Amino acid sequence: MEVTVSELDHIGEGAGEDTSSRATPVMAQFLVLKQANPGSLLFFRMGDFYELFFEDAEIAASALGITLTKRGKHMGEDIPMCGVPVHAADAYLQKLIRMGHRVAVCEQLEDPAEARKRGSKAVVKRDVVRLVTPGTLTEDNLLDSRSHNFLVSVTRNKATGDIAIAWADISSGELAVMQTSSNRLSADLTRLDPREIIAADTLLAEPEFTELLDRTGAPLTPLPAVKFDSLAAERRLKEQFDVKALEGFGSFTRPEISALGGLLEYVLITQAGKLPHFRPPRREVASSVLLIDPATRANLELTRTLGGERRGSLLSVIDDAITAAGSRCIASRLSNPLCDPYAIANRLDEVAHFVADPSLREDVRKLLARMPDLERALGRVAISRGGPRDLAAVRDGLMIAGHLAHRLGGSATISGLPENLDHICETLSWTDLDLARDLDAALDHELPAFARDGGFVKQGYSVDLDENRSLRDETRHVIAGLQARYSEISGIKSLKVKHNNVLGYFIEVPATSASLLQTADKAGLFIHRQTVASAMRFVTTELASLDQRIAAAAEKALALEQEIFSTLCARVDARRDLLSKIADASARLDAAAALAEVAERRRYVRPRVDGSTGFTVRGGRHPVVEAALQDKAAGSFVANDCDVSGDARRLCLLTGPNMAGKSTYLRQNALIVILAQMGSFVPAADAHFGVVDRLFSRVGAADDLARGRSTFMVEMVETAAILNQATERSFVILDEIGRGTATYDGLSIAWATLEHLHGENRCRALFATHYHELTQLAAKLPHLANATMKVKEWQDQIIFLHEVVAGVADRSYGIHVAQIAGLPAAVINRAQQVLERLERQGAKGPTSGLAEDLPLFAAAPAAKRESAVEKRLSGVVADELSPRDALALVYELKSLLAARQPS
Ligand SMILES: Nc1ncnc2c1ncn2[C@@H]1O[C@H](COP(=O)(O)OP(=O)(O)OP(=O)(O)O)[C@@H](O)[C@H]1O
Repeated sequence: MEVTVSELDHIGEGAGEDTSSRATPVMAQFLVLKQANPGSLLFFRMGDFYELFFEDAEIAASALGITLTKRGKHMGEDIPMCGVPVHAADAYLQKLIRMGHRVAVCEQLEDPAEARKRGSKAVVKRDVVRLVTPGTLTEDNLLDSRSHNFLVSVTRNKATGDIAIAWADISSGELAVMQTSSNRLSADLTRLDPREIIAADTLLAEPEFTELLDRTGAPLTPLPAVKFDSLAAERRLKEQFDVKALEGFGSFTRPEISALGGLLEYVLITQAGKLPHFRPPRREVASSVLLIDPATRANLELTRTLGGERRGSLLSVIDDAITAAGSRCIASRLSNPLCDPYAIANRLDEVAHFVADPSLREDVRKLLARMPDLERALGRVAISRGGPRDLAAVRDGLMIAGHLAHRLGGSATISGLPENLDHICETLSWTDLDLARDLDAALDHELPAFARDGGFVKQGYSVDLDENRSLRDETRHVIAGLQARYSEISGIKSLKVKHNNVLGYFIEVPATSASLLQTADKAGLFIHRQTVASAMRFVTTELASLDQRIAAAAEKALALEQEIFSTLCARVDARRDLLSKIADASARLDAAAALAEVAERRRYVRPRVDGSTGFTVRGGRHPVVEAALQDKAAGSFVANDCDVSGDARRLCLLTGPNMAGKSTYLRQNALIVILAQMGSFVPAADAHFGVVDRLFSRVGAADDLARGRSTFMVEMVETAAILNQATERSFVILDEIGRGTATYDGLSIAWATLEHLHGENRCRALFATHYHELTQLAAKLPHLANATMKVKEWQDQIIFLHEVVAGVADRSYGIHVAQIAGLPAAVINRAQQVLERLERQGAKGPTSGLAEDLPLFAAAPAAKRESAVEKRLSGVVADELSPRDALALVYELKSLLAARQPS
């Protein structure tokens, strides 16, 4: 694309001079667009470059490491400027988006020749065609193919305080919404792992609320509150999905509708008025997913490690999907395990089917290897950002869907396919092979990325196109012939026929031989047009007419190709519902076959998840530690049982030396819960447990200094969350509670926590500690069992057997571990002396007979006799009370008090 010379000169006030304080027409155009897109870097198209000016240029130059220059002056000041070539713009965009910037892309909307017709100083029409923000990407090279790219919208109803979140992946068309509350908002957001969050500016003005959202690390984008108006949102949703009532999709609450509406509004703004294809909104019910708070999610390293890497996470071990969409499906299931035993069993049936039939699995996976990323291709076609390769993706997707349906259907035994697979198979069998064949007939073998330059329609598809193409191409041969002829006539060997936009086709000869064309007999044929540095240029009437024919044929061919492209895109768009269902079905199929592959390779078994409160795992293993040991051929993982069934010994107190494997054991059982409830087989010989509603952990040791919290404070905040929220259905793992403070403070807190979990929360819990004193509690608390890690002492060495057995550890062997870690011998010897002294004192010191002596424990039975007022109060979550509820509660408490006092 070219840019007019006059425009370049007039960015500032001519090159370098300051002739006026008025903005030039181009600069005025820039300033208007800049003002209309606040908060975004403006990529201003100038010919083959996107140029940035003023502060944008300074920011971009330093972010991208490109040269900052200046171009002209504005209001007497130099205009800072930098630019990126259009053909390489994606890489720069990606970098800027990763750094949290937003970019407004402004294009030239007409050919500069058009502008010239309006006068030599006329400015080319330009407008912002799109805002590129982290949550609204569609291009493959800007997206991570293996993870979702969620844009999340958050709303809160001022009157009721109800919060709703809506989320969408515009690259795949997924759209969902749910109602949540302030105390689970963080957990819900973390599981979605948003790339960008939008909310009303009024809401983001509340520091407490912003802090909650900030924890996700995603950039926050404020929108005017009116964009979330629920009535307008309802209208927009009905319009978008072409329905009279939204009830058909679920009974949405007001905040949910407003969250969805705000989200669509924002997408519309960023896509400059063109809404991508969205599937109808799916309403998620809060209780349908296993809630995992952000700290637990991070500490269990589900989708990435604490260091932020995918490698080493649970996902990296279980994701053996063939397609990117299959990987996204596994990642999403891992982040959102289910709570309904029936739905879990259905998913497990899919996996079991593929485990039982390895040849089906192999065939399906081979077919999936040829399955393109249909979801994302479709997403681009829907917003007119697709290219020929996206159409090819649709063609291949439709073909493969047919093969998959055929192979799956043929595998059904007498009892048929399991419910989910049957559904997948049915969806895939709806594939539109006519469309696939038509696309195949039209598309060439080698396809360019963009439709704009043509060259993607197969020879033989359109007679008209073929004719114009051969005219265009044959004339090229004619030109070559003409060049030879002119060269012969003139006797100039170096004569060339060339082309440029100004002269069209022309003859160029070295200035020294030009006289040969200007002799009397040749002057009629060769018409002089231009003299350049060392050459002269001529045209002939023959060349001029050819030029026109070639240009016309090439233009016609391109126009025909564009027409074919648009027709095919429209046909694809008309089938988008089907295509998006096929994309979804093949992603689920891939996930099921991949989980089966992992199950077989890693010897996982099908878990049983039911409505009980039991928890029995036999021969459980830690999936990631086991995989790491295998990779390094560093010995085998020692499998361990775990039995914390609700009505029996639902609490396990685990003591044992450092490095013996306590943390590993705690985590592996939590991971088994997550894997089972996401619908995967689990690393165990057998696993059977009652569905878990919420998973808690207190295992990390990181501080959160940014939020003014020390390590111990973080530990206590997390413990408080567990004690306040865990139910009988929850599963809790606690690792070394209280270690961050003075010994007796820590011990007392651990002690009281254990009692509370036992008597109040009544959840299933694993509790690892170095406070051996706590083991005395087993004698008093009927649902608490002691377990320990077995070690062997041999020739002054400790051998960790990593085996969990019933009983109590006698020592921590901390000094031994310190020695292995390389502490200086002098320190080790001294520590040994101090330990011996302390142990001698301790035998008659304050810790003996602790169970009887400790006031805290003495207070425990009293806790069972808590008053009605205390009982009522302990169940109250103050943050959830409205002023009216609080007043009613005070009256209620007064009456409870009055009822207790003797009249
Ligand atoms: N069951 C097992 N089989 C094989 N190796 C194991 C097993 N459990 C743990 N390990 C190995 O032992 C190492 C230490 O385990 P872990 O961190 O769980 O110990 P710990 O008892 O929690 O230690 P500390 O009390 O010092 O925190 C792990 O990194 C792992 O490699």
